[in-house]
Amino acid sequence: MSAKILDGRATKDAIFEELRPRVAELAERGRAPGLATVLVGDDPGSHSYVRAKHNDCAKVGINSIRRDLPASSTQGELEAVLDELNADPACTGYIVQLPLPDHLDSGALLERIDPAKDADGLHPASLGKLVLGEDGPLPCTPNGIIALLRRHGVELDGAHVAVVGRGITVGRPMGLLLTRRSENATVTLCHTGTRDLAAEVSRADVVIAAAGKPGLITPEMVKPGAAVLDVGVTRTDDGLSGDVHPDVGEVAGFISPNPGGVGPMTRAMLLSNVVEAAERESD
Ligand SMILES: NC(=O)C1=CN([C@@H]2O[C@H](COP(=O)(O)OP(=O)(O)OC[C@H]3O[C@@H](n4cnc5c(N)ncnc54)[C@H](OP(=O)(O)O)[C@@H]3O)[C@@H](O)[C@H]2O)C=CC1
Ligand SMILES: Nc1nc(=O)c2c([nH]1)NC[C@@H]1CN(c3ccc(C(=O)N[C@@H](CCC(=O)O)C(=O)O)cc3)C=[N+]21
Ligand SMILES: [Mg+2]
Repeated sequence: MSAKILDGRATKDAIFEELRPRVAELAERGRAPGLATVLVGDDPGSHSYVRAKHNDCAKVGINSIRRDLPASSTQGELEAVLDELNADPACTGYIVQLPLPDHLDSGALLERIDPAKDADGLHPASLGKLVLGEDGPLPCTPNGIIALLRRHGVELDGAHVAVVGRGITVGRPMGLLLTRRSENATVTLCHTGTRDLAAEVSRADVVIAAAGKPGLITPEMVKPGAAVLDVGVTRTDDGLSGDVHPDVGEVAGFISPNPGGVGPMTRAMLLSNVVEAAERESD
C-alpha cells in the first residue's frame, strides 16, 4: 500500500474536540443542543449507526433523545412523533434514519421535519438553500468528505472530481458542494447511464465512489496519485464491503479506508449541524 490514509476516525475525534467547548458555551447560555433520532424497524445496520450517533453525542456533551418504533408503524404514527419533536424545545435537531419500511412515504416524512431542526441537511428547504448558496445545514456525508480532504491537504481548486452515484444522500449533493466557488472543483457526476465509467474515473484527481457496488472502482481505472474516497457500504455474508477494490491503495495517492473513513466523518458533520443550528437559534 503506497497511498496515504484519509483517517476518518482521527479527524472525527479532532472535530469532536472543537465542538465540545461550543456545546458547553451553548449549555451555559441555556441553549443546550439536543439531537433526536427516529428509527423504524429492526435493520441491524440502522441500529448500529443510531447507537454510534448516541455514543458520539455523549462524547461531545450533546443531549440525545431516541424514538425507536416498530416496523409496523403507520404513516400517522410517524407523523405524530415528528410533530412532537418539532414542538419539543429539548430537541434542537433530529434525523429520521433511512431507509424506512416500504409502506411509509419517506419523502412526505422528511418534509414534515421543521427545517430549523433538520440535522441531516436533507430537507427540501435545506437542499434548496444549498442550490441557492444560502446558509443552512449541509448534507452530512458530502460535507464530511470535503472536511476529510481539506484536513489532509488535498487540493480541490481546479481539480477534476469524478463522483460515482447520483443518490440524494451522497452523489447529487456532493456535486453541488464541490462546484461552489469555495471548492472550485470541476465535477463529472456518473451513474448507471454513464457510457464509459473507466474513462471518466481515469481523468479524475479525486474519485468519490458512492454507488453501493462492491469493488466497482478497480486499480486500472484510477490515475496514479489520485485521492479515492470509498463511500459505498454493502452488507454481505462475509461482512461490510466498500465500492473500492482493495488494490486501489497501490495506485492512489490518498485513500479513505472503509470502515474508518467517510462513515465517522458523516457522524462528525451531523453533530456539527446540530451545534451550528443551536448557535444560529441563539444569536
Ligand atoms: N459511509 C457513509 O457515511 C454513508 C454511506 N452510504 C452508502 O453510499 C452508497 C450510496 O448511497 P445513496 O446515494 O443513498 O444510494 P442510492 O442507491 O440512492 O444511489 C446509488 C447511485 O449509484 C449509481 N450506481 C449504481 N451502480 C452503478 C454503476 N455500476 N456505475 C455507476 N453508477 C452506479 C446509481 O445510479 P442510477 O441513479 O442510474 O441508478 C445511483 O445513482 C450506499 O452504498 C450507501 O450505503 C450512504 C450514506 C452515508
Ligand atoms: N437519515 C439518515 N441520515 C444518514 O446519514 C444515513 C441514513 N439516514 N441512513 C443510512 C446512511 C448510512 N450512514 C452511515 C453513517 C455512519 C457510518 C459509520 O460510522 N460507519 C463506520 C462503521 C460503523 C459500523 O461498523 O457499524 C465506519 O465507516 O467506520 C456509516 C454509514 C448514514 N446514513
Ligand atoms: Mg467509512
